Amino acid sequence: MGVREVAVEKIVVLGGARSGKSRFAENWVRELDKPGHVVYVATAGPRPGDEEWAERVRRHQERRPASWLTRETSDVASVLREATGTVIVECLALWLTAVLDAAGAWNDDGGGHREGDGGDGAGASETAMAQVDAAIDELVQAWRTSSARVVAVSNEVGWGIVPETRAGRLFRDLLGTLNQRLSAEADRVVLCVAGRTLDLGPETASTPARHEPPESHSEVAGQARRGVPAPVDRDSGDQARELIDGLAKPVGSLGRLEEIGVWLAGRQGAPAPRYPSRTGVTVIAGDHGIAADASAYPASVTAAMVRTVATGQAAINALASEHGATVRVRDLGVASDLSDLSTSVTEHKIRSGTGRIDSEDAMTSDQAQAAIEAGRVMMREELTCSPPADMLVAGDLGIGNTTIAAALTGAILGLDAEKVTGRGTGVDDPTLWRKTEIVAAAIDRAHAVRSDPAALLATIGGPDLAAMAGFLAETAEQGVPAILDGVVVTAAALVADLLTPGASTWWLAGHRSVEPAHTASLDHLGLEPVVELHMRLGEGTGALAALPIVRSAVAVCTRMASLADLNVS
Ligand SMILES: O=C(O)c1ccc[n+]([C@@H]2O[C@H](COP(=O)([O-])O)[C@@H](O)[C@H]2O)c1
Ligand SMILES: Cc1cc2nc[nH]c2cc1C
Repeated sequence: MGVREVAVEKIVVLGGARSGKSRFAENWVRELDKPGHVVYVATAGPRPGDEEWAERVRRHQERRPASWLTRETSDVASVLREATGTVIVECLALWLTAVLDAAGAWNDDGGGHREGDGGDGAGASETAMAQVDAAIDELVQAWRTSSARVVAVSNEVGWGIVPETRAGRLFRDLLGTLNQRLSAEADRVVLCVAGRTLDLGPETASTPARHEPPESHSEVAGQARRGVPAPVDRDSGDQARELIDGLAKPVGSLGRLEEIGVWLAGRQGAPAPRYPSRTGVTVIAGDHGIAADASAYPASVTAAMVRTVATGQAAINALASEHGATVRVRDLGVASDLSDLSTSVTEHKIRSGTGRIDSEDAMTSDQAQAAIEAGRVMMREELTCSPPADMLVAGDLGIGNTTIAAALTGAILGLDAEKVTGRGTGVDDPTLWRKTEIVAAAIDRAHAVRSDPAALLATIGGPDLAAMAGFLAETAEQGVPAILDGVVVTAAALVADLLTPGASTWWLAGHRSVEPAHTASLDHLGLEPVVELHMRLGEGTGALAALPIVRSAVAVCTRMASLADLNVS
């Protein structure tokens, strides 16, 4: 990166108190060629009765152009998701303070402690810290996916002696980590000292991992993290936005179709989106040890449905033939012998079924690694066959797999079993209660490995989920857009985003399944589903249900007259 050849979209401005960081950020926006609509987000909020503070805020306001809109809010993530012009966030230290306040996470007598910070008491409550972690993740996600140009101002507070209080140490560590996470995905990072600025230059090999985990997770988290998503061509997205704004319609009137067009053009690296020439669906199948206790259907359906997909008679085949997609089915862990089918179905098989995730590991860690790698290989095969796929879909098939998806989602997002467990194929109440208990036990078993993708998959996943995660991580690393399906594939996407932090920028959420874990994971990834059809089938069907909408986005971007053609002013 370094000195920019491409437009700077995300900039982090760091500095101590009175270092000149706010002035630098504001001047930088003033000097932009096309700033668009500028929103200034004041994260501090009012302080009733504090005259000195009010005076300071007044001075800052006077400095800013009257056309800038000021929003006093700590919900920065929502602003970033909604904004399209330029946003200044002032500042992250005050934002973090508000988040810790709201969660009640300071807890200085015995609180605010995380493993590794040298504290000597019990931590702030797990729930409070989970709330803080979730708010930070949400902000980082919104930063990553925002289509606005964003300048984030933050304090560099890590240079003094170790703070005396636990609350001080907690704040220093959280802010330092947040600054790193945003900087890892920024186009430019500058440091302000005494009114001077220092460009911190490109990320280097010795720079910490892009998405450095919280310290308490770092021991396990490093092992399987390795990928970096391919860079998205932001210039193409900008050009597509300009093109769409100039079409014969009021600006913005095609709503989500416009956003999808911009998204696709950015991923295709072209000034206008083009129709996918082939959408390749890979349906990944496996059986699960808990199936008999947690599904409305017998495990034997998995193998029967693999055969149905292989002979082109499943729902996914119907949708694929309607919308010009191709379908392959792969057995990663079906508990039946399918070797009479084409070798391409079974060539990546890792094992037959899994252990019961409520009481034993689903598989070994070697098997988890092998399955992740198999998913990567299967994705690359979609690129080397003829014609190569330029849009990808992973589908799932496996009785019991919504229990696995719920457990993975709960473990990764820190949610209770009740919040993530749904009825899957349509279980009755007693089965739902039993299923919820299984998910709760699995989440507990996975607690220590929740940030380590391969260990997590070995503990409470399965070879099919692991292959889906590898497949999706590889789409981002190869720079090929993908459409996500329902709750199972999106749980695998959460794992893929751990394998390849930032991968979700390559994915479009096809639909919203009725399963509660699906909404939780989509929110976490910052993805808004294209359609909501109350579907809950899997196989990739929800992704293909969105394909005609994606094609509609391309159609309007490429077939319409422009406003200029109308000769109206
Ligand atoms: O994708 C979804 O959101 C989805 C929701 C509910 C069920 N499914 C499919 O149904 C099967 C799993 O359901 P269950 O009740 O056996 O866990 C599996 O084959 C999935 O593909 C899929
Ligand atoms: C019949 C059937 C088909 C499926 N396809 C995906 N999951 C499924 C579950 C069942 C039960």
